[in-house]
Amino acid sequence: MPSACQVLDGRTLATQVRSEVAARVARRCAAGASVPGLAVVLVGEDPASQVYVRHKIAACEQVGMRSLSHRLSAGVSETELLMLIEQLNADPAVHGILVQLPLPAHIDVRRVIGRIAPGKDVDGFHPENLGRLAAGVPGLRPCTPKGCMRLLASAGVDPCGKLAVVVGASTIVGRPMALELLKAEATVLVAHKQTCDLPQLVRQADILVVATGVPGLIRGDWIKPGAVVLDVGITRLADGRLTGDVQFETASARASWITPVPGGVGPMTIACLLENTLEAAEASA
Ligand SMILES: NC(=O)C1=CN([C@@H]2O[C@H](COP(=O)(O)OP(=O)(O)OC[C@H]3O[C@@H](n4cnc5c(N)ncnc54)[C@H](OP(=O)(O)O)[C@@H]3O)[C@@H](O)[C@H]2O)C=CC1
Ligand SMILES: Nc1nc(=O)c2c([nH]1)NC[C@@H]1CN(c3ccc(C(=O)N[C@@H](CCC(=O)O)C(=O)O)cc3)C=[N+]21
Ligand SMILES: [Mg+2]
Repeated sequence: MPSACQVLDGRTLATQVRSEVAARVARRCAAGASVPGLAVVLVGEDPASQVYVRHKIAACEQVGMRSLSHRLSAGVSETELLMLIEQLNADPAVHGILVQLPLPAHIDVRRVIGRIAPGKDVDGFHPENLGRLAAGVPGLRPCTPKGCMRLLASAGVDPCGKLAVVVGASTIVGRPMALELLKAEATVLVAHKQTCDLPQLVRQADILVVATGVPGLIRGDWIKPGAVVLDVGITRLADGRLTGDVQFETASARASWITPVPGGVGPMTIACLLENTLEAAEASA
């Protein structure tokens, strides 16, 4: 890797964000306010989801917040899940609600997300919060795009006037990422499976964000020299290692900044979840 390319270290930045959150939580509690509480709902036994949920719970405890985990069997009915959401909506000790995705196929994800009180939707997936982001007004923001914007700021990269390409258009990452970049006055292109000539699009990007779940999709020789590359994708290989959507070695020969996998965007997602939970608590009382 030439000295021109710098690794954007998500672990270090996430540690900073978490210590800021911990200090704010301590101040809030010392002033007599309630301990911020995050309810994490996990349906089924998916091992990867179980690992993520454990990470989130540990992260909460580390910053002095309370976490309540609700584990439901894979066969739980949608009605039962909606009843749990209503119960958490009504619980004043719960400031944030996170329903781990994906959900089993018999459950309508949009109905479940739509039932979460928007003020407790710390994932920022509720249509009201996505609408606020689209309108550029304050609200709870999806954690991964928020973490990506923090990573850009930490590298001193201002998206204003730059050409940003977002590869992937999911409701949880790609779309809200495009909206964040648009709010920051980038010119934004969004690619997905039907996009013709992905390499040609990627070659123009000053800022490239990739969230497809296709390991190694983006070749290093597609990267514009000096581009800033954020790799959201995480795939576990057969040997247990994690890998991103960007071919890191060759991409880092051309990029000015690049996030590694692991240790890039992922830790920032969790840090922003904690920050959103604190913001939800502060807004509630
Ligand atoms: N680091 C983190 O904190 C997080 C990481 N992730 C990871 O990010 C990745 C994406 O997650 P998520 O957004 O939920 O995934 P989804 O499967 O919901 O969305 C993937 C998106 O990528 C597009 N896509 C898939 N294949 C291609 C291709 N060959 N060319 C162009 N576009 C393509 C899809 O297009 P179409 O719309 O046409 O189907 C879709 O828009 C996964 O690896 C996931 O594990 C996710 C969340 C947080
Ligand atoms: N309602 C909901 N909200 C989510 O935010 C959500 C979700 N469902 N479902 C799954 C995806 C995925 N996701 C990750 C978060 C952190 C890391 C993370 O911390 N990754 C570490 C590595 C972790 C490891 O070693 O396994 C890293 O990249 O360095 C990864 C992935 C959140 N998601
Ligand atoms: Mg999809």
